[in-house]
Amino acid sequence: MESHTVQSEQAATVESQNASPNPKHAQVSKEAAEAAVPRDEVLENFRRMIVLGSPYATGTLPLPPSDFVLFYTTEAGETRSLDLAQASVEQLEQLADACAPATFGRGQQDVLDESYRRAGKMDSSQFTTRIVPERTELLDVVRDELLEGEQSKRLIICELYKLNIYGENAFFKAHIDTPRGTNMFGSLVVIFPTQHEGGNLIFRTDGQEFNFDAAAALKTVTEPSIAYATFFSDIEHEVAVVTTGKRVSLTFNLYFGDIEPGISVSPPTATPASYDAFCGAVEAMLNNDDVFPNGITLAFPMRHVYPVKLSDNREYLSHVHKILKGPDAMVHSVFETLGFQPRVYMFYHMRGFGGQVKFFIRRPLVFPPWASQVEVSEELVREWGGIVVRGSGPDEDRPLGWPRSRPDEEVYWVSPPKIALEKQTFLAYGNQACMGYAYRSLYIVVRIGPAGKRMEFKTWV
Ligand SMILES: O=C(O)CCC(=O)C(=O)O
Ligand SMILES: [Fe+2]
Repeated sequence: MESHTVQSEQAATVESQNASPNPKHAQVSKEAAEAAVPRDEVLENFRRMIVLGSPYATGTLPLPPSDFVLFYTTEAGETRSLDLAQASVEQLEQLADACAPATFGRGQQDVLDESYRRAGKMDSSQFTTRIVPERTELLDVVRDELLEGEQSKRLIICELYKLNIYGENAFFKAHIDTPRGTNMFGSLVVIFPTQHEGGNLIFRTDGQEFNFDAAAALKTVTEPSIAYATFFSDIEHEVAVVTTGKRVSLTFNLYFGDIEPGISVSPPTATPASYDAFCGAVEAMLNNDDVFPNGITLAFPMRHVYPVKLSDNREYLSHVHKILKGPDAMVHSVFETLGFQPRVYMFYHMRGFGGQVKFFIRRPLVFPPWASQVEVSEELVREWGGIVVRGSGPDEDRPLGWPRSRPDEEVYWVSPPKIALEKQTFLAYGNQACMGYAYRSLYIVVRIGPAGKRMEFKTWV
């Protein structure tokens, strides 16, 4: 078998595919040309409907006085306590002294780099708090404001992770939270009302920024309260510089508790409004014989990234449909409800040995440690249930070992494929290295049959 260089799941060049500039595709594009106007309209319509709901929720919440009491042990084995609703400067100094400098994950390694993260941290084994999100309204916030539709009724496991303390000039630059399991979907941060200024939590999605000034929010409340932020862990966030005082926070990891094999989960659905609109648009497309008269394979780049276990395993992506978030859940759910077979795939664009090939598969290509190349063939891709995508290159522009055994499939990107996660440098930074799990950019692919026989094509064969 020939080996080739794989350009990972990158896809920037794939955009040109829809334009089909190659004259060899002329005969293929004849019907495409006929249906060109409605097709573009349909895809544009879909694009407009697949919007990111708010991937974070923030606010303040009053809690009983005892919930502000923190017990912790020092390195010398001494046990101390303080009331974080009225902590003195000295008490906060002592707490900071009992913390270790916070490291963070760069790739699969934990590093200390104070130009990226300057804060103190304490592991959950070293302190106790009475705050149990399941016993407060915090979990309702996660359910009602972060999750949508059916998802909000699912079993959620909330795991206390760390205590962080930020003194003057401390911060944590832009990062995403490292997945600690294939079922982890979110993070919850609780900020105590200790005297401090700055340390805003800043979220960025889709080029938009949201700035949560927890310190200011806490000053507006009369009862002892905490500030909170809950968000999908793959959303970029940072803690801005603390200008005065000490900011103390707790972090929790949020998992779906029901994705283990054997537990049946109703597929996630989205908010009725966006769901109904998108469902209506898909139905209109199916009922219009002039749109995609010969059927179509649609690829939806997902708006979120998802945790996978780093192994070459046939079950590699089988959990993902159970942890889809927001708009991704909506796309999957609408097609599934209508009787189609949406499937989650990875996408590869491989170049090398005289050509290039693009394909979807449901398991990762594993690079042998001794080479930057990987062995894969068309046969293997098909055996794994993959889809070889019609490329932008001519027929001859095909890598060795990739004879065309059957026609490649024309795939339409509903929106441009995402730039590979691995290429976005800030995303290489997690809040702590975690061996074995990583986020991946993934795609929902669905095959739609020709007019009159829309349900005929199965995505998974
Ligand atoms: O302390 C905070 O507000 C959040 C810190 C954070 O983002 C993290 O620990 O991953
Ligand atoms: Fe974080």
